[in-house]
Amino acid sequence: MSIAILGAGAWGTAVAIAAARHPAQHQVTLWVRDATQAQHMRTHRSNQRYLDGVLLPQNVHIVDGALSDAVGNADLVILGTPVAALRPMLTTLDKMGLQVPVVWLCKGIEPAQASTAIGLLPHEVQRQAAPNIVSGVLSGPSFALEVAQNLPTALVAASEHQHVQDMLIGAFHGKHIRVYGNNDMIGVEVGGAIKNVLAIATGICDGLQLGLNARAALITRGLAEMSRFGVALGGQASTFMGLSGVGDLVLTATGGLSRNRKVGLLLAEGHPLGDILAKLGHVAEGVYCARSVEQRAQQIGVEMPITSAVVRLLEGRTSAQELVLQLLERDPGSESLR
Ligand SMILES: NC(=O)c1ccc[n+]([C@@H]2O[C@H](COP(=O)([O-])OP(=O)(O)OC[C@H]3O[C@@H](n4cnc5c(N)ncnc54)[C@H](O)[C@@H]3O)[C@@H](O)[C@H]2O)c1
Ligand SMILES: O=P(O)(O)OC[C@H](O)CO
Repeated sequence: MSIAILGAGAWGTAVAIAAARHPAQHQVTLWVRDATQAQHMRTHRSNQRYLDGVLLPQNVHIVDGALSDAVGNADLVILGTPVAALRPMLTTLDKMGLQVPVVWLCKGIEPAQASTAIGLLPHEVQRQAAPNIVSGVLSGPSFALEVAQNLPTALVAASEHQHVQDMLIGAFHGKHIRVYGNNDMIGVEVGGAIKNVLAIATGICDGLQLGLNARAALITRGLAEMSRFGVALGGQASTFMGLSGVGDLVLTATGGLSRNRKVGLLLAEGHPLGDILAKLGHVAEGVYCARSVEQRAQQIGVEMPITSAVVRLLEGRTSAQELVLQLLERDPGSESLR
């Protein structure tokens, strides 16, 4: 298979490495936005900026410049950029009349645009911006560094089209990576977005040293919150019990490699959000989608107390300590998901 991956951040690069190492020896083109970074990657066969020390296989072809040069011969196009770049990338690909499937890796919700008024899930952005494109999403618990290091990982390939699921399985399923198919794009995308917000919350909880009981409670109630929201949007309840739901939530909320968790830990230490983001060096999608999630939840009448608390903290309307009190002082309620 010939696979074009557009965007060479940590995850786009790791996914390119995984595709290139696959026994089927796919031809992989990795599009790098920055020409200087692209030149460095060609010369040193490594992405010093994001995955320093991991070598790029020889069958990863690095390109910069026009997107059309990268996708020209591809059987499958994978978007490795953050949510913020999804709409412009899809619009460009649609205008090119692209005939092959496009799959995204981003986990978040697009902030409300002038034209939408409400934050959209990635597949909703695609329907608006690139209605002719056949699409899918690759998600699940997966730190880029571990995938690049060939450590065992399980992913979810979600699409309404069986042949897109099959292409993703053919591209990545192998000795190191298991890929499970799923037709619930809503559920998979909701899980990927909400777990980032919940990982910020868990980072705050751990940063304040509230203990393991509190962390378990937060993750469990966060999962209930994710499920309520996702089911109300049309996702399947079972998806939230799977890899892109509870799986990715547990990884991101507890794993030391998570950028979203790190944001929460540093907020708990009292660092200003601007300083944290300036030093992070990577995107932490939970910071950018928390408000959109809250707005959308309010619109559909779903209560999301943990998300709302994170939004108040990110917007400087509460402190980490007050946030904990606000959550603990809520009225008692039933444990059922609804
Ligand atoms: N890093 C991980 O372990 C991981 C794993 C799974 C999913 N994801 C998701 O993948 C997405 C990308 O994450 P990442 O870790 O690679 O981020 P990153 O911060 O490491 O890199 C982001 C890359 O996107 C590029 N970019 C930003 N805006 C762009 C634009 N408008 N056009 C083209 N390129 C643009 C940046 O130059 C950078 O190379 C996020 O949505 C993230 O949640 C990340
Ligand atoms: O580092 P994070 O918090 O963006 O999480 C990375 C991946 O999404 C984990 O699956």
